[in-house]
Amino acid sequence: MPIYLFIVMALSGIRVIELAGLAPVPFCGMILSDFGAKVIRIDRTNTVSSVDVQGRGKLSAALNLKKPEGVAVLKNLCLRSDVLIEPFRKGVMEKLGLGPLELLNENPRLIYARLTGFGQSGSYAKAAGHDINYIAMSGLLSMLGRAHENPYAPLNLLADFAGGGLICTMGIIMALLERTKSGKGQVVDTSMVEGAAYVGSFIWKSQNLGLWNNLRGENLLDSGAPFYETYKTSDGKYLAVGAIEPQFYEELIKGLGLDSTQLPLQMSNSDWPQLKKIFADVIASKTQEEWCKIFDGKDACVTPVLSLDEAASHPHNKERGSFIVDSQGGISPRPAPLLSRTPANPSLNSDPLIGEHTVSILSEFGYSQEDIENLMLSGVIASNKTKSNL
Ligand SMILES: CCCCCCCCCCCC[C@H](C)C(=O)SCCNC(=O)CCNC(=O)[C@H](O)C(C)(C)COP(=O)(O)OP(=O)(O)OC[C@H]1O[C@@H](n2cnc3c(N)ncnc32)[C@H](O)[C@@H]1OP(=O)(O)O
Repeated sequence: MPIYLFIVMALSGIRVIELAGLAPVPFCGMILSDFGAKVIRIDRTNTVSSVDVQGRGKLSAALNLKKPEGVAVLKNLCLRSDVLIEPFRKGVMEKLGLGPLELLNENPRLIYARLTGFGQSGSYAKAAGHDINYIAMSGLLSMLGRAHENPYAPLNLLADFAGGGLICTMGIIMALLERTKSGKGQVVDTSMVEGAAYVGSFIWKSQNLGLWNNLRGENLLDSGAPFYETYKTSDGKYLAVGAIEPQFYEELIKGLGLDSTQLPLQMSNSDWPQLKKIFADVIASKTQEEWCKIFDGKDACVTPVLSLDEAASHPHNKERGSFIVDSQGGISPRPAPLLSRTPANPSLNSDPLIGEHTVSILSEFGYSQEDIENLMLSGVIASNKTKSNL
């Protein structure tokens, strides 16, 4: 007799409807899926391939929301789901008749999560934008960048993912937890401007510590300080140095073969450019590997700057299994954090094709074969079986 293993994860039993969007909402859905939720991504019927590279573990149903029957299908799915995540500009869902008033009225337990750049109110609420605009509006972008250069956006990590996808996930989890007491759902209004700002709370709350008294790029943590910087090694790679505390700084100086009595004081701000030059010249004299041999096992807060491939194969990360390899050979980070009893068990299968599960999902929600065929014929839904036929 076959043995079926059912792995219980933290979010097992939670059903999520994710309306397909760009980067932040897919990340939110992927986290929920990694930790056990059943995530159904609603794709458009007129698109062939998905730009969602974070579709891990999700199912896809292709539904035309411009048709009233499509809206009715979505309402039906939401009736028996726990969470809806929507990525559209303010007002789009209401225009479709799928606003929170309608959906929460029909399913008062629904967590209705909205993830936008500027939030659901305020004069920018309907404005188009991307990560760089949101971090600009959060105040944080003004702090990022090297001295005498323009502000620099650190990829689209801060607003899309930290302040957006992750904060929205946190809101959903909190709402699910609260629902166990009240029995009621609620609306989660995630603004990426606010989410990014919140992630940056330390920056606001450390204003009186003297950490940010200088211009951008001339402070302790913004590439001003020589002991919190990256340096090029002789083989064209880089080292990251983060030796802030005096005891770690002393280890750094020793490892570099320097004598601290011959150097300016660590916290002498005006000497930082000179000290940086000294460190840069010394570090440029050896390869990254040679420096790693010197600093590994020392409390000097020195690490190699690894490429994505190198990160996955670094012994420490390998020991922890920090990266996973999917069935296509793709490498990606293992879901974090690690839960001791019910860890995430991410799918290793390839991401869903658009409409790959339309038929099975509709059947599961009680639609007959005939209903499904009619919806298909009238262009309300679309199905893609390419993968299963391969
Ligand atoms: C050459 C290009 C290649 C592209 C490759 C892509 C590579 C990925 C790159 C990722 C880059 C990520 C960047 C850096 C980011 O920052 S992503 C974050 C973007 N911002 C947000 O997500 C904030 C919230 N969303 C928004 O503000 C807006 O959705 C947006 C991003 C500005 C896009 O605006 P816009 O395209 O006008 O869309 P919206 O106003 O939201 O309206 C969506 C329309 O689509 C419709 N729709 C939706 N689903 C369906 C469906 N299943 N069936 C039929 N229709 C559907 C909606 O009804 C709505 O229609 P309508 O109201 O416009 O008539």
